[in-house]
Amino acid sequence: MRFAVLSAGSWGTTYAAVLADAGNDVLVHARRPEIADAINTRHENPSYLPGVRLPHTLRATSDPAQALADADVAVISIPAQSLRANLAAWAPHLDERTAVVSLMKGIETDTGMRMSEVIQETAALPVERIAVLSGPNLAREIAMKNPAASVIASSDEELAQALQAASATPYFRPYTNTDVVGCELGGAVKNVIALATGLATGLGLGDNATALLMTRGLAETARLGAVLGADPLTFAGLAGVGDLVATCASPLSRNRTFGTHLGRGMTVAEATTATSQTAEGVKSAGALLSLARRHRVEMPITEVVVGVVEAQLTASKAAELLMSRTPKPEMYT
Ligand SMILES: NC(=O)C1=CN([C@@H]2O[C@H](COP(=O)(O)OP(=O)(O)OC[C@H]3O[C@@H](n4cnc5c(N)ncnc54)[C@H](O)[C@@H]3O)[C@@H](O)[C@H]2O)C=CC1
Ligand SMILES: O=C(CO)COP(=O)(O)O
Repeated sequence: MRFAVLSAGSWGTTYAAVLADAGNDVLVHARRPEIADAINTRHENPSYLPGVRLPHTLRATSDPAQALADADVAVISIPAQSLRANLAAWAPHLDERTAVVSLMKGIETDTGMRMSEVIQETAALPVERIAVLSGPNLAREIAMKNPAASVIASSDEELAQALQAASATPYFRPYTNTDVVGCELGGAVKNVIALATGLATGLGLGDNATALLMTRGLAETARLGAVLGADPLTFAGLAGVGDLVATCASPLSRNRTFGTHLGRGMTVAEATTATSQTAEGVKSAGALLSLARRHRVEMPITEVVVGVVEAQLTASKAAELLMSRTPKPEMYT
């Protein structure tokens, strides 16, 4: 299959390499011509994956129209808040048969929309031509060809299966799912929970606190998912608990790292400078909280993370607030 991957950040480049290793014709769009040049000539992306050898068959261009020409599939991997404006510019170059796959794990702040919803609206695509890929996929590990699995979700099972076949390699094992809502929510909320586990790590609160945040974080993800129509079993899968574990436990996670910086006393501006790559949870947390409030769902961890990233709470006050909540049954809606 012919894939266009937009753009050449950590995850876009990595998934493009997976697709190239799986035998596809892949053209990556890099905003900066020097990155396209480095991928084409030196087979590396020094800005996002320094030291990683990329497949020789992987090609790049700084022209999005060239990347999209004749593409069977357009894969989008840019910061969630920039999707609408970029896709509006790219949409005229999408062929009417081209499928669109979102790799993004965020929620649009102004609208509370998931990435597949923004794609559907902005590019006026039928939902059957949209898929999302989500799972425990720390880019650098996959770029080094360490084994990983993921989930490709689409309401069109045939599309999900075609993408599964096209992106399977000896080190990358995609599963299919029809629960687009659950897969996207799992990916977006785990970033917020990773910020929380980072805060706890920065405060030196220990592994029990991390396990507490991950488990209760999954509970609040599932509560929101239930009202938005997700299948609760999705949260027991790779795009749910799988991604939560990888992101909340790994020092490679930008969200966890961002939270750790805050927990150690940096301001949000300082943590943003220190974390050069995208930490989606910082902007998506508020959108998720608004979504939860609109549906009368309690998300206490998300709520304190929003307080910290909006500089209304210190990290230690956030921990204190969570531990002093009124007693609850473990399962509540
Ligand atoms: N890095 C990872 O391990 C994984 C990341 N993701 C998700 O993939 C998405 C992209 O993340 P990464 O590739 O990691 O980010 P990154 O920060 O490594 O790369 C971002 C890419 O988007 C481009 N970009 C930045 N601002 C832009 C704008 N305003 N307009 C157009 N392009 C812009 C950059 O040039 C770069 O190519 C995020 O939603 C993230 O949550 C999902 C799974 C794994
Ligand atoms: O989504 C990821 C792993 O699955 C990457 O997480 P970070 O964006 O926090 O690095």
